Amino acid sequence: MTVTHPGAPTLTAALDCFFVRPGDDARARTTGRHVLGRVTYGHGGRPPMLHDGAPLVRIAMAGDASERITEVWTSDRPVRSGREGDLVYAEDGEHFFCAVRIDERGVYRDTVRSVYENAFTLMWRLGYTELLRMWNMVGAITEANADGMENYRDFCVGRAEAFEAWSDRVDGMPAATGIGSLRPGIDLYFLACRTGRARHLENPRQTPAHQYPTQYGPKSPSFARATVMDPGSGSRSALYVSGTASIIGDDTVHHDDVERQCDVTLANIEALISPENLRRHGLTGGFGLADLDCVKVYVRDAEHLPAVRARCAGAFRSGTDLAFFNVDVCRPDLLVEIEGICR
Ligand SMILES: C=C(O[C@@H]1C=C(C(=O)O)C=C[C@H]1O)C(=O)O
Repeated sequence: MTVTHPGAPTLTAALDCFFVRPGDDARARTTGRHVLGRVTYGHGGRPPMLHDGAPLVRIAMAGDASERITEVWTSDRPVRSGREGDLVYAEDGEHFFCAVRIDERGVYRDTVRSVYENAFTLMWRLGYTELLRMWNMVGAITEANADGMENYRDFCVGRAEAFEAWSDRVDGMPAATGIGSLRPGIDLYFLACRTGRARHLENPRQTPAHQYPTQYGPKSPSFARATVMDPGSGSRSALYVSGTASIIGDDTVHHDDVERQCDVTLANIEALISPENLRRHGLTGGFGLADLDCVKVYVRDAEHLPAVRARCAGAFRSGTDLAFFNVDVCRPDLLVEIEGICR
């Protein structure tokens, strides 16, 4: 199904995303298209760089070679890429891709705030005023920083301060992922677009993350449950589903039961992308789990991977791009988290 925004401007550039595994031939997916960014979820993390005219992000997320994927973002428009300080970016006139790495440090807050603000400054200057989707991979995510605060909470403080400082310019928090990685430091990348194209959605089953009570940290996480992008005429719309876990209201449910956590997570996603929820946000159309693609599944304990794989095999369309990673989730009691794109 499609999603329409009343009054959205007519635009034509179309973003695509797909996964490439070692040995895959991706030429058919890139023929006639332009690469906006590549993100390798592999062994070694490295700072982002420009490679073949597009940003290349390498994040340590895969324990063994079989798990390695490269997420490729392409556009049907020519892409211009560049570097500004630590930021590596690309733009196609309608979409903006940007990546940066923060090296390991005792306390992240101030650096996260300034890196986010630098990124907002660049995207704003280039005319991309609306955030679409953000990914934050945080090493040692549930471990303590030099002040004894959990790294994730420390990260959330800096990010929230940046969003607060930019609240008059950056219109709303987008869909996001905040997940563990296998290397200390924080890798982040995000997509933004021109004004009037993004709509951020909440989930009726979950408290908006930016309204979580302070028991989860001094500053609540700055993200929406999903973002819908209107593609303009002639293309399909895309709905970006944030990293979603077994949280009802603001409580983690089914501690120590990965299968039930998986079921709650899938039910949360189903409710989020349903026609009822889109209608609640003034949008038409809607999706089901079978429409989900570019699915990433994060599993805290390796021993749970077979059960989670089995649950996902039953839930998603066969042929869906689907990848599993054995990494920590942002709360120690969360065993699994799932994200994806509906289109
Ligand atoms: C799982 C949750 O949050 C996670 C953390 C996020 C972040 O901080 O950006 C975004 C989505 C999830 O990856 C949740 O709070 O429901």
